[in-house]
Amino acid sequence: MSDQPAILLTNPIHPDARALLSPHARLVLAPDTAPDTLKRLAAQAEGIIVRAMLPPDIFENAPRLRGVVRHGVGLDMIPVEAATARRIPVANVPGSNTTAVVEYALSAILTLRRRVARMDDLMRREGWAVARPLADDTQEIEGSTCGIIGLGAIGSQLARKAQALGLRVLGVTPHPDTLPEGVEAASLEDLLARADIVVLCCPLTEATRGMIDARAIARMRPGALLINVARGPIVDAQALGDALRAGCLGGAALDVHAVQPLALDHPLRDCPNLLLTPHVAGITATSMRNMSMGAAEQMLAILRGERPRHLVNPAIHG
Ligand SMILES: NC(=O)C1=CN([C@@H]2O[C@H](COP(=O)(O)OP(=O)(O)OC[C@H]3O[C@@H](n4cnc5c(N)ncnc54)[C@H](O)[C@@H]3O)[C@@H](O)[C@H]2O)C=CC1
Ligand SMILES: O=C(O)C(=O)COP(=O)(O)O
Repeated sequence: MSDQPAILLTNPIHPDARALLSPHARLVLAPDTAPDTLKRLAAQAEGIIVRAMLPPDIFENAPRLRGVVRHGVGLDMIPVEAATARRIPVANVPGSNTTAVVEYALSAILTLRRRVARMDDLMRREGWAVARPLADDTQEIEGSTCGIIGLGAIGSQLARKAQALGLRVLGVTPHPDTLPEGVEAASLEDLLARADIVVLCCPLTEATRGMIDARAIARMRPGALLINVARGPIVDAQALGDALRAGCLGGAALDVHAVQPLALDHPLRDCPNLLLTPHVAGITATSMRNMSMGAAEQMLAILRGERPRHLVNPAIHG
């Protein structure tokens, strides 16, 4: 075994970031992301680059750990308070995948509104004449109202691009004093009742867990779309499935799921008007490199004993 510090990668990272880290560290790719596997490997690691849910007690037996870096943005995958209590620095890479997520959200909205996926499927299975009439009652997005919940990096870029496409934008935010230009502040109830398209762009917190439950879905306009690019547990997936099957909503796109990977026999798999993707809204060739390089650079700073650029728990220095 080499003297180099071991960096645990919960999942693969971009080859350029591997090349940046390799002269300074031994990279250990987890064979799977089961809690016991991650805990066993964390016991030897000096750093962890995180792309999977870390178990809440992972730091209890991680005596060599000098820092944890999120590959991307969402910190719900790291027990940050437990890290802070042990003075372990935690960093993330804000902005690294913003454009990727925004473009995914726009593509999901357009795909659902124009029924592209449904027509593609029908045209292959049943042919031209069966698929073509579906277009007759599809809707353009220009002139519709888009409700965005969470106006951080993703939500505010989406607001700007949605406005450029002719959408009116409502926003739910804890900071109504710093709304992006042209966005009208709304309460959650008001937004759900007025938006034709609802997009979730907020983090998973105790306040947002279960926020889009059966009651919230019932408030949405008939035919409205729900796009979840945030985190699975924000939406009650069963209530959403029921609303789609009953034809109350026009459609939904779920990139993120309460339990990942989504089980092969999950009832949502045969739900109508639903786009399902495997947590990839934030991944493109460009953003993948951004996330990996941003994580690798900060991990190197930690190994050098420096403060990482995007430290999220500055209390460790207090
Ligand atoms: N599907 C995917 O691949 C990806 C998903 N995400 C998710 O999207 C989330 C947002 O990402 P960014 O915009 O980059 O983060 P950000 O930190 O820039 O923005 C989050 C915004 O949500 C707001 N917020 C917090 N609690 C809220 C609440 N209860 N109601 C409304 N707004 C609230 C915050 O004030 C902040 O402005 C991440 O936390 C992550 O969970 C992020 C990147 C990729
Ligand atoms: O940035 C985030 O929060 C994401 O969900 C995307 O990051 P990942 O692909 O999980 O490394």
